[in-house]
Amino acid sequence: MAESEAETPSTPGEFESKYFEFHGVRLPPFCRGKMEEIANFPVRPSDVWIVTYPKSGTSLLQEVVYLVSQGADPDEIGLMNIDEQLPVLEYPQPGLDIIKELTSPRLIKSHLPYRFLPSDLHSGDSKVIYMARNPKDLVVSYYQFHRSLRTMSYRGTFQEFCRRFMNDKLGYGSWFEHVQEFWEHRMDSNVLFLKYEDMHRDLVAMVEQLARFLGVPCDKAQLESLTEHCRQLVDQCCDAEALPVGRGRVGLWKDIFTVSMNEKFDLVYKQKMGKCDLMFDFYL
Ligand SMILES: Nc1ncnc2c1ncn2[C@@H]1O[C@H](COP(=O)(O)O)[C@@H](OP(=O)(O)O)[C@H]1O
Ligand SMILES: CCc1ccc(OS(=O)(=O)O)cc1
Repeated sequence: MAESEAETPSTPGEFESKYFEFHGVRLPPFCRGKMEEIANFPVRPSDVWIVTYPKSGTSLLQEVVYLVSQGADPDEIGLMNIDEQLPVLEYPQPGLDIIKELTSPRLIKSHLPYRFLPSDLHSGDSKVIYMARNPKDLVVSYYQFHRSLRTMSYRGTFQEFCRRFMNDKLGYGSWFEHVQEFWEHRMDSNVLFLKYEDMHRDLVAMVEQLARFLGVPCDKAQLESLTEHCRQLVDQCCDAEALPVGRGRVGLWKDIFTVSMNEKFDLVYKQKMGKCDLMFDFYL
């Protein structure tokens, strides 16, 4: 994670001032001044882009994509810090100039909404894998992230954070718009739309989809072996003995949301997603 500012406790006003608005979308400070360069960023046909709204299981997806595309050993992947291997387009480090020079095939990550991504991606010049996560687990995860982030040192309650989420007032803008915009592009030949919960529900189908999308030939035995390796990656997080509750599991929001918060959330969800046929598993 990019840590470009000094530690400052965040009152609501201070928290607001950390973001800036770009075409009506609230973006983190490290995106400032580079959105035009990002729009013009040269994309290669061999690139694979991983795009998510934050806290959608990006690191896990990276690991799985890395394993499927490179055939790497899951134990090795578990040992290396995959976040250090894959650059994030908009982060200050390593920065656009370095990413431009990376050797092919590049794996690049971004949390930016579809319309702010390099325009070459809109013309189908390279593969884009998007993953969405159910927003109730996501907002809990994003809250915990803000509480632990030195640059944000967020001090508000979960209730207040959840309200910001419902009002589209968090970094990277509206989750509702982010997922719906990608959902509209799910049939584009260069886009694969995945859901986090499917990694837990039907990993073999997801690995098969990924292998096909990435052009990795695999027979039934290879698919089984790949899936087994990917399962190890999924389990590495969710079954970590050191953690009090299984992180990353589907449905953890139920322990955090109050009944009234859940009712309010469902109303907002219906208002903002009502016309969209994208469905999520909120429990498994
Ligand atoms: N193998 C894995 N490695 C890292 N994160 C994983 C993971 N499996 C599940 N996750 C979950 O993915 C979420 C983080 O998403 P991102 O990588 O986009 O920041 C976390 O959710 P929780 O905070 O609900 O536990 C984390 O637990
Ligand atoms: C709060 C702003 C922010 C910063 C960085 C993020 O990315 S990641 O989740 O660490 O990959 C997301 C949000």
